Amino acid sequence: MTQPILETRGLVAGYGKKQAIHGIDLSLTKGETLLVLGHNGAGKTTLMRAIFGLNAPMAGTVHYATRDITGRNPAINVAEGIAFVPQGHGIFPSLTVRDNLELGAFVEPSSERARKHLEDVYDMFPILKDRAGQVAGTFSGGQKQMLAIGMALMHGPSVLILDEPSIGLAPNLVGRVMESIAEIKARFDASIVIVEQNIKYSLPIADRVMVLKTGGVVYAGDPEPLHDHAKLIEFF
Ligand SMILES: Nc1ncnc2c1ncn2[C@@H]1O[C@H](COP(=O)(O)OP(=O)(O)OP(=O)(O)O)[C@@H](O)[C@H]1O
Repeated sequence: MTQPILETRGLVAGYGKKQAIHGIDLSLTKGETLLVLGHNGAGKTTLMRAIFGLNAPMAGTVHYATRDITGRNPAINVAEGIAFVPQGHGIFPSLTVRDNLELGAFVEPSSERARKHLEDVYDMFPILKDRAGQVAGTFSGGQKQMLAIGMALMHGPSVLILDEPSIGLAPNLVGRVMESIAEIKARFDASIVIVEQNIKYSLPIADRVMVLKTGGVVYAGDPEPLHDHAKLIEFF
């Protein structure tokens, strides 16, 4: 079996003494898009934050490739190829689009690597190139989401974690953002974890799905069974 690029075993995390996730096993294979579904409060964000090192796990482990990265500083995770796009973008609204993207690179923006990634991001989201000098705070919700994803790609991540990229977007933009995510795998050779509540738009781009309910896993497997409405109701 292929070694997972990202794996959690028995991961427990929460706030104060309260557990929000109760021993989660997650596995992401290289080149895969894993969709994490669940209602508000199911523990999706807590799981992603615990993987990325923003919430210290109470128990369990996180492995990236073969290395134990449990509770590791997020800055080191970014430097070593894990990118996290939080809910609500995390962009710098008073800076221009180009400045935001260059900050995402974490390295000298004029380096060859950063320039190559900038070109790739511009190819994928031409609007960011067209509006490179515009202040990011003036962007629409969909454009801000594209910029946030673009920033995360500037470091050439191996694993990209996206927390509810469709939140607050008009349906036509949700489709566009999902198409972009599907394209990232091919262009950037990244493995992707996407947290979503928008099942209709996210299911088609998923290779595998995990459904969380009150901090535990109620389904892990192929997306196909979830196209059945009755199955979905069972899990939600
Ligand atoms: N900062 C916090 N302090 C205390 N409890 C929190 C905090 N953030 C989340 N929780 C609680 O932890 C549980 C899991 O929340 P979490 O945000 O991980 O769920 P979620 O599935 O990501 O929901 P959403 O889709 O609304 O983001 C919930 O009971 C929530 O109330």
